[in-house]
Amino acid sequence: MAIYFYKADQPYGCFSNFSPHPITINRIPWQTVEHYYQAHKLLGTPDQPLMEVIRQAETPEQAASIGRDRARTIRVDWNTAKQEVMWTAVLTKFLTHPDIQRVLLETGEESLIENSPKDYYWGCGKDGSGQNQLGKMLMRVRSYIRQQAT
Ligand SMILES: Nc1c(N[C@@H]2O[C@H](COP(=O)(O)O)[C@@H](O)[C@H]2O)[nH]c(=O)[nH]c1=O
Repeated sequence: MAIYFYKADQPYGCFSNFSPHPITINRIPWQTVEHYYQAHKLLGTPDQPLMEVIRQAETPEQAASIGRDRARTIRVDWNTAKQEVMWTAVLTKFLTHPDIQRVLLETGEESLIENSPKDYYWGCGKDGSGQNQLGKMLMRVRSYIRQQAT
């Protein structure tokens, strides 16, 4: 049975990028994957100083709202860079927190699906036709961690 997740306070909420699991990358701490992901839209742009504002946003919702603000010009390579940014953040999250790493490994070979009604790239979208890139990435993280352990 496929496992659906979306909001951090719902079942399998630890798979959400909004879940309260801090990560440290290049010695810089981030409160959630979402803070890291949204801030990296601005890397190398004139708005780069706003990365720190996003990093310090009180909630992932606030971080996302700054990162999604269309008044900002995000980096031109974002469409290709976002996969690597997300991979670094999500892998670090599950290597850092053994409790949720266990939850991920215990999903076995089940499909993981981000049940976002709005997001047809990271999620499956309202009608299920989306790409589910976050679910696929979590399955790759699951395989990667298993391989590392052997
Ligand atoms: N979990 C979750 C969301 N989903 C997350 O939104 C991010 C995509 O953002 P963007 O590239 O700006 O469209 C990505 O991390 C995806 O997993 N969105 C929400 O508004 N609330 C939520 O609880």
